[in-house]
Amino acid sequence: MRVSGLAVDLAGRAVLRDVALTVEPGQVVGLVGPNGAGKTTLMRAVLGVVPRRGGEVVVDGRPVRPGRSGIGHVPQRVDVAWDFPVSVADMVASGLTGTRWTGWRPGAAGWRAVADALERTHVRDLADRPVAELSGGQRQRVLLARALVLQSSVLLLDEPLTGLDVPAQDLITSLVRELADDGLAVLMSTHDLVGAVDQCDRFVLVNGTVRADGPTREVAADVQAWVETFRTRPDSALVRALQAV
Ligand SMILES: Nc1ncnc2c1ncn2[C@@H]1O[C@H](COP(=O)(O)OP(=O)(O)OP(=O)(O)O)[C@@H](O)[C@H]1O
Repeated sequence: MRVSGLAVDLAGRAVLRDVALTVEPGQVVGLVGPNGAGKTTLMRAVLGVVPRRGGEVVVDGRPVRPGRSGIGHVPQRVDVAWDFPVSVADMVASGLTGTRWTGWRPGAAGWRAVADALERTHVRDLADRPVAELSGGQRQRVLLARALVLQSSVLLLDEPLTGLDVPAQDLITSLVRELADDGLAVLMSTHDLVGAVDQCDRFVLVNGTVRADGPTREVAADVQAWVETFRTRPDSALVRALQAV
């Protein structure tokens, strides 16, 4: 996936300007920045669910059409209506249309894609369970399955590790790595910056625009990049923790 010249205004304010980044197949790229930096907005603009003021998104050599991206996307878990009375399989199937609970039922090919996605995320045994009954870690795997049903070559993950305990985080991290090893291009936002040094192949530091982009350890060692992106001091706990990695 290649993003170039991406600009987004929200409520009359420039949130993103001239964003350029590339995620290659097989890579997990960590999208990193402080609260309000524009990470979620960047993903939503790539998907075309917020309007772009300018810029282009190219996947598999073709420009992505706003609103019909076909890109797999895992939203933040808090943004999902978990109390809605649907089964895991139905929630995963809703990824085929990108809309929620319209009553639409997939055909045989659709259900095969659902079964395959449940298998890849190791939640096939949960297929008939109501989503309301799931733990946080199970919910995250179901959202991953939902993102996989479209069989896109790109996966956008918005803070998939937030609020999970360490074993659940490890499970998601290894699943994400498996998916990248299968050839997906993965862009993942995270606030666990030290953990992300090992979880990701590259970091893209964002705050309104891209402030740094490179292999995780190279970027982790770039004190100036963290100071500028997080508007923090060179001796802050964040910068010291990254230097110690
Ligand atoms: N619907 C909206 N209308 C107006 N401004 C918005 C809207 N959504 C987000 N913003 C603003 O856009 C900026 C970027 O927000 P965004 O949620 O993309 O940041 P983020 O990097 O994902 O933050 P966090 O790490 O807290 O999730 C913020 O200043 C936010 O207030």
